[in-house]
Amino acid sequence: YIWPSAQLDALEALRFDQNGHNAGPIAGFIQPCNKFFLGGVNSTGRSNVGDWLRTAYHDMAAHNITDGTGGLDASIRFADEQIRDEVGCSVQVLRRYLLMTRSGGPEIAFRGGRVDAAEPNAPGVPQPQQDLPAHIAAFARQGFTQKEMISLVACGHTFGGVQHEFFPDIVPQLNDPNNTESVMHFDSTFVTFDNNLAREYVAGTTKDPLAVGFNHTTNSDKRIFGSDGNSTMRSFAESLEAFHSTCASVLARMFDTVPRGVQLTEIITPLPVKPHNIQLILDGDTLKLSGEVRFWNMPQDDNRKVLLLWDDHRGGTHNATLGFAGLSSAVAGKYTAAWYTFNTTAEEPFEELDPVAGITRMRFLVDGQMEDQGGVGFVVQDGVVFSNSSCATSQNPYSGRLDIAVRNGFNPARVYLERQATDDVQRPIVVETDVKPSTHTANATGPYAIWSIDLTDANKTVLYTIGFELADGKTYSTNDQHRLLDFPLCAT
Ligand code: HEM
Repeated sequence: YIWPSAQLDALEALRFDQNGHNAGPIAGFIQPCNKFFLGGVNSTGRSNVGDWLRTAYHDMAAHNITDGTGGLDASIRFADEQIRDEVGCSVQVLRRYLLMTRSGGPEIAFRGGRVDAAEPNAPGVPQPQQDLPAHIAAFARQGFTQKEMISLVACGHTFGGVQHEFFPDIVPQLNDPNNTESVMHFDSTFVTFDNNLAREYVAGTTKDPLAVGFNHTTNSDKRIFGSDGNSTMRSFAESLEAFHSTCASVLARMFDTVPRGVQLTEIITPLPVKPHNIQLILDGDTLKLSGEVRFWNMPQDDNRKVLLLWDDHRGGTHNATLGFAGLSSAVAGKYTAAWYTFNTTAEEPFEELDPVAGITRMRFLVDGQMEDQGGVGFVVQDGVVFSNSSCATSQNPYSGRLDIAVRNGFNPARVYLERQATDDVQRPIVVETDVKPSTHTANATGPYAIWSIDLTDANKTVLYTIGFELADGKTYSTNDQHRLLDFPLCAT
């Protein structure tokens, strides 16, 4: 995709900015792969990675391919679904995408755009005591063939195992100080995305409690794996590559199984050059530009020269040398990215732009090579920006106004503040509050008019972004987040 896209930029960052500079919040939950944060400090035998994958499957398992209901929609967050043993244990965290590549697995194509359900789905999680025809029917309802069922179960059960606490009829109390959660693992490497489940199953050495458990009724893995004469399991045992590529494909389909009507995004791959956190703020008679740029698959090199070029509304071009800001990595260190900052020194943390000329697009020169998204450039909007004339009218209790600078001639149909919230069924929503042209006309600055909104103490710490709507009805959001508390007392 072409930068900027508010939705895809954010999803791309969540998926690919995993460790190091500007690391996102996800990887920390499942890293190292044996991390388990629901248990106590010394709890062993389980891991978040297994917990999460199983949760994703259970969330999806309600899907009905005929009527289009259910799917990966976070409906598993509702107590109703958890009570029905769709989870088996309490799940405190649900993320709708998983970074299993960290545990040695294949890279799974990632799409965004899932929509949180407003209510629980119909029950749909298969139980180990059900017979083979019931399992085939359940996977068919979810949209998977019998062969895909074998693959999905084998890919899922490469992680984790069965807990004594919830399945005492399958797993005895283990009394093992190295496995305090009493989990009988599906294979000998329960936090690694490998084909040992299949190898041990085919070799006859498996300890999978759903394959060789003493209770035949609950040996669902045995019935499922054997349902094609073991041919799928044999192919997995023979080739780690075949196992990984099959899992990448069926797991991607599992994650992409969504209720009818939900439109997923394109597959999101890392942008080779990606501006990050670009902010513009009007400060008196300068327009301050700050931000960073990430170069994917680029190691550190102290001799590299990175230049920011930007075009203005008058047809002029300007440039500034960027400073190295840090490295990040993703996919268990497979990829490295180098970050450069527009804020070259601590004393001079912004590029200062002439607000009349403004900015239209950026490009980057890396050791003489032009990076401009194939000629399109990196478009920056300076039509609606925060203004540093925002200020507090009182500091105890806090009240004041946020000023927004609207470029003359830009003529937005509507300007509003946006803040994130959740609705009464915990779905993330954006709350909009309209901003009007200011009566503080004294604040109007050169090429910009000031629009304002008064805020009270209760809202002083809320982080706001600006949204605006153009005459054609299209809406846009800015990156910059500001809160009233960040601004000084108003000059009297
Ligand atoms: C007929 C189908 C299936 C049956 C009957 C089944 C049954 C089970 C059972 C009884 C457990 C033990 C849960 C616990 O002790 O908390 C389990 C764990 C697990 N299952 Fe399945 N499963 C099936 C399919 C799948 C699929 C399709 C996936 C994912 C693709 C999956 C992923 C997992 C994972 C990752 C665990 C380990 C959870 C952990 O360690 O926290 N299962 N399964």
